[in-house]
Amino acid sequence: MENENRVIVITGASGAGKTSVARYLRAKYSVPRVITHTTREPREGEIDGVDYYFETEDSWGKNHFIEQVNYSGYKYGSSYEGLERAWAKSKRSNHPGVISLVVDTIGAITYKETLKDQAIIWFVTVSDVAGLRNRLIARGDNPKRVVERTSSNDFERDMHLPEKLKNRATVIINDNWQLTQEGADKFINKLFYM
Ligand SMILES: Nc1ncnc2c1ncn2[C@@H]1O[C@H](COP(=O)(O)OP(=O)(O)OP(=O)(O)O)[C@@H](O)[C@H]1O
Ligand SMILES: Nc1nc2c(ncn2[C@@H]2O[C@H](COP(=O)(O)O)[C@@H](O)[C@H]2O)c(=O)[nH]1
Repeated sequence: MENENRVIVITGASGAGKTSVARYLRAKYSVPRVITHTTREPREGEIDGVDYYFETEDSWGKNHFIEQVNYSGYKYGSSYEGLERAWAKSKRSNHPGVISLVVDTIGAITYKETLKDQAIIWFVTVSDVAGLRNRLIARGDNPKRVVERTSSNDFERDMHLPEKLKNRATVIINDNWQLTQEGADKFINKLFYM
């Protein structure tokens, strides 16, 4: 990876709005997102190769992972292949050299430690967990699974900015989508134009 390249690592709890922020960056600033891999089943409307690379236990090992975690009983990981594809898209965009990646906080710490200053960390959170649960149910997630997931240790861990990311992460409190977009605009403008 060339030194001027940057990865915006968007992290936080499930349902906090990480993917929404990544989609916003792609739509408004043509920042491509790294597609990561998982062994979980696709949710309704999710497409292989767009939302995730959906893997089986057998196909999982064919990828070359930079990092991988177990989350809520499934494997998730970001691969060198996925990053290369995002870099290739980035080269054709208005702002070459900037890509985004959505991971849990364990993945974000790995990126911080591996890529050093090339990793720009955005921690997305909300003030109200009940509201977050409602968002997940409105997204179409199974209500029983939403309760299980938002009661899990993984979720509880990702609701708080980890010690290792303090002084390094930009915190986005995604209670209001309009304000979140304005915050993202501010950080992106700093990155692109200053
Ligand atoms: N500020 C907001 N106000 C209302 N709804 C929101 C807001 N931000 C995101 N949402 C909605 O909340 C749901 C969860 O958001 P999103 O999928 O971006 O979260 P996530 O952190 O990527 O979750 P996961 O890690 O589980 O994939 C989506 O349906 C999204 O449209
Ligand atoms: N460390 C990594 N975490 C990842 C990766 N891809 C996704 N995720 C995170 O997993 C949870 C659950 O995602 P969901 O889509 O099933 O709700 C969430 O926090 C994702 O950000 C990855 O490659 N590495």
